[in-house]
Amino acid sequence: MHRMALSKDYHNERIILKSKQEEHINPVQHHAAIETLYQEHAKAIFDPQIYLQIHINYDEEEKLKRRKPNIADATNRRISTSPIKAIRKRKESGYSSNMEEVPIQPRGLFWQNDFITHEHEARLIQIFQNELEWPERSGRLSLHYGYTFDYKTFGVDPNVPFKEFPEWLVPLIPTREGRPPDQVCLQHYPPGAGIPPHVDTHSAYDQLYALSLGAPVMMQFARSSDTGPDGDSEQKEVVEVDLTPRSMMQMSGDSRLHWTHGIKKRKTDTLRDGTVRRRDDRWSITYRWVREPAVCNCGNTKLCDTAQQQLGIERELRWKKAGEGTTVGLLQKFE
Ligand SMILES: O=C(O)CCC(=O)C(=O)O
Ligand SMILES: [Fe+2]
Repeated sequence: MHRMALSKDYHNERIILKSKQEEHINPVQHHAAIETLYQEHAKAIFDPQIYLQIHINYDEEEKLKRRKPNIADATNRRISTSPIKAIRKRKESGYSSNMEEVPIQPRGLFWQNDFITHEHEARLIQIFQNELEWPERSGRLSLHYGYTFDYKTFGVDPNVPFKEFPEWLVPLIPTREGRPPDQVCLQHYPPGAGIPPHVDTHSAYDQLYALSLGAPVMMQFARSSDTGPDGDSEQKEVVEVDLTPRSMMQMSGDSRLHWTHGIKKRKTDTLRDGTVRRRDDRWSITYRWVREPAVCNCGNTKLCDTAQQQLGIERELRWKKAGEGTTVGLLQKFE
């Protein structure tokens, strides 16, 4: 299905991957194929320089081909332009990626304080408040960028073109994954709004990042375990994480797969030292990378849709299509 060729650029000591995309091919599969080939041969998937080289070449080759717009063009835009632009834009802004694992349960939470400056945050909030069109309703509000998810196939909807990331978003894209996210969601939480405890559906998404802006808020991570002698009494472990403004959080490993996360609907949060903090307007940007193939191997029959499917367990998936309701993409809720 793919015609790909590898050549070595001895001058730059880089491996260059050339790839041609056939029409009517799933963009994510195509991207995954490039990734696999690249991993096999270059073994440095997270080196942004090498990644850049590959995609610059890929881009140039694509430019030579003039085709009528189709899904492949949307894909090329996402594969070629965005990672280069995102890395360059972040570097130009004087930012770097410096995520460190937080030494708490749940494991797998990575964190960077001051992902952007106060001034940058203030400019973004201006844009959010004055230049964007938000849905008219109360509670948490969401705006979506990137691919649209097809809830029937649990994959990228090939009929909806990629919604370009706006200029203000580009320097805010995490560059650690070596490729841009497939889906980005900007959410506004007015004081009192929250998001129910959930896991972002395992089979649909892989990595997950969230940038917090505006007022801080407490997020609850929760895990329940069967601990009784007959495995029937359930114990719940809850860990509160303070989502401070300008911090970037990555949920990977246990925090992504084996704990739910949510934000309570309330007007105040009580801090560990007993201080009662009033809620105020908060915005978050959630970044999601599609999992390919759409199968998760974590085996958690309580939280994982793949594990449940394999067991023949029917779980109610309470989601709504992006923009239609108050949920934010494909989530599995637990209350
Ligand atoms: O608002 C946040 O920080 C996280 C939101 C969230 O959990 C999600 O979008 O799935
Ligand atoms: Fe989530």
